[in-house]
Amino acid sequence: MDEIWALRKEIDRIDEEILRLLNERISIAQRIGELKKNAGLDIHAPEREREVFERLLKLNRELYGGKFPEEALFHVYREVMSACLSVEKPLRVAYLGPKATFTHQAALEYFGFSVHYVPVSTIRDVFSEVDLDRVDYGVVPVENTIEGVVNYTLDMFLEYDLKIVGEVVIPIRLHLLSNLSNLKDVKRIYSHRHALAQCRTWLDKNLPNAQIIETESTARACEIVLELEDAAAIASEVASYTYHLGILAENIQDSSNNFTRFLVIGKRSVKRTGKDKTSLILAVRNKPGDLYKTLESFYIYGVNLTKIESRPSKKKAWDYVFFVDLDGHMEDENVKMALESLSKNNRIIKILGSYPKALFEES
Ligand SMILES: O=C(O)C(=O)C[C@]1(C(=O)O)C=C[C@@H](O)C=C1
Repeated sequence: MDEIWALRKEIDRIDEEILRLLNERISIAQRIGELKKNAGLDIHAPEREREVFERLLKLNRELYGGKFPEEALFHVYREVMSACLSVEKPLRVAYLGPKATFTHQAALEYFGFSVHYVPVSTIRDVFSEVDLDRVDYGVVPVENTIEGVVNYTLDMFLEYDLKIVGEVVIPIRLHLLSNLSNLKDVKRIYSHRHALAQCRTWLDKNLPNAQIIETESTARACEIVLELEDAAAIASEVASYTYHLGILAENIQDSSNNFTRFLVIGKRSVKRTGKDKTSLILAVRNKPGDLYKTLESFYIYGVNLTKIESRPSKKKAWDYVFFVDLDGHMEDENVKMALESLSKNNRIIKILGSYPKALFEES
């Protein structure tokens, strides 16, 4: 017992030191904020945040053998930088709501908790909020490893002149949420039909007799469950703390390969980090070999394409445009040359932006 108390004293001493350093850090961030404001620079600096994360994750591995878990270190620093940013400028971020959805989770992963979030009801609303400067950034889903591309998001890039400033990839993990402490007391299960479908195997095996009730969203399922004594909801981890519901069973989804990629949209370009992606929209004429010729520019300059997706141009029937993601930043020499050659041939409709690759890219 004495030893525990002695060790707790040690922890108290360390915490005081961490607290002192956190306060010192936030004061410095405040000074950087003022300098950036005077110079007319963007307050949010995603490329710098990426540098901070990567440096610390590397140091943690090299100096301490990764004793402090990587994901936890990421979250600690996500919140530290989110708080530092909030004293420089309170950010407003719109996302496809309602609250506690996976898009909300992606937004929190990208900006942390010290940001003012605005849940809106459609993907178009996210784009228009950013476009009208009612928020600084927006977060929208763009593709899922099981369901495929979110066409609506791609189409919005044809209508709005906004930039992609970042991406987040998150695993779609579903949990059984309830304030009950025993599985056998769960008589009713509420959730959105997609979430219910994704947990079919687990439900058949573990709760074969429970009544299944569909709701319009996983968030609504949580609200209902809060009022009931024999029910559970299937929803995300963010939903568990948003609605103060306990996690009765973790990771009950059938597939472990379920990831969604989200895009962060804004108005300005992001500086090079060395681990970037660029997205653009290309025009390809409806004649033999045209797609081949377009792609040749990437081949000539050694640019790796990570994705190519066609969508109707909406200008003419059977006329298509291509959404392309590639490895590298617009300022990288090979990307610059490929883009110059495409632009000479009038193939570029829009450059959607260069941005840091997702930090934890799992696909
Ligand atoms: O380096 C900066 O530009 C800062 O404002 C500091 C800081 C940080 O906390 O490290 C905060 C916000 C920015 O998005 C990036 C980094």
